[in-house]
Amino acid sequence: MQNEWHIGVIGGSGLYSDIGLEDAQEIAIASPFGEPSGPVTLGRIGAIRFSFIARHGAGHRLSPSTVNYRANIDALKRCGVTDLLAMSAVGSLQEGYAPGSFVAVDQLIDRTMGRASTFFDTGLVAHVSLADPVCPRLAELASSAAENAGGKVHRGGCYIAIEGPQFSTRAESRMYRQWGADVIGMTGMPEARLAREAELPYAMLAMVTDYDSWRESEAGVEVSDVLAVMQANAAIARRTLRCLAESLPANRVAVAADRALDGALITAPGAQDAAMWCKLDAVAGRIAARR
Ligand SMILES: CSC[C@H]1O[C@H](OP(=O)(O)O)[C@H](O)[C@@H]1O
Ligand SMILES: Nc1ncnc2[nH]cnc12
Repeated sequence: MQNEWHIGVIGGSGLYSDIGLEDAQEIAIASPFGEPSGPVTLGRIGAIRFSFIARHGAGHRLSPSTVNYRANIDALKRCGVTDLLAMSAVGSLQEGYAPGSFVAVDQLIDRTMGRASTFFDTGLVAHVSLADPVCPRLAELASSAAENAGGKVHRGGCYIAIEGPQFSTRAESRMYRQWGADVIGMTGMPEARLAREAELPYAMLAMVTDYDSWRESEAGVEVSDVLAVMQANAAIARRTLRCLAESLPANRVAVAADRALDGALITAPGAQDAAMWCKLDAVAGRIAARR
């Protein structure tokens, strides 16, 4: 039904399965954009439907550069997801955002390179607004849920997405602080861009796992630091989803991101490529129906 919630969850480093879904079923979803990271787990928490995908695949097989972000989002859209919550491990670029705390990201900077970062292409060109890449409603719901689950949450923070897979040099880390970034990761872009194009309200609940490399007196970040903090706090991440399910209003009222493609398509009808419309049946199905 139109006003029902269906929460998509993208699990990041340390969150690969077992997110506490009832009646869980793993389904392989075919996408015209290639292979998603793995099967989607569909289930529910109480009355709320959830669909989950592990961003890096089972066993953390995929690097941030080889995750097929388009296929993951297309697959979740095909499952009927209405809102998309991304969970990510991040380094902190601010003293006050300590490891173990969560940040409800509200802005992103993209320093990734060479990733497929749009669903639209020759024959169907669209320019969506990305000024406010995060859905404030979902971010607030996720923040409150994480607090109710026992987490310390910072509401708002700018996430810088680097290409990786190497962590940053100290000089880069200091520069990103000067740019106004608060947390750093390798996956928030192009994920947030693509969610907007797919008209999926997107929020990212980032778990701070380390202080990156800007603190002179400390050794740089290592993967073992990230995983240790993730493992210590994974239970909070899982409880957050239950608290979120319990706190959602009975009726889902529409938000701006649901209609992100309104007015975004610039290709003239006579210049449009029919094959592109077919490929975008899930992502742009709503506007295709009105064509
Ligand atoms: C395991 S450390 C670096 C790795 O962790 C983050 O992953 P995710 O955003 O999927 O939680 C970061 O972006 C890197 O991919
Ligand atoms: N310091 C860091 N840099 C990039 N990605 C990360 N993920 C977790 N910590 C990170």
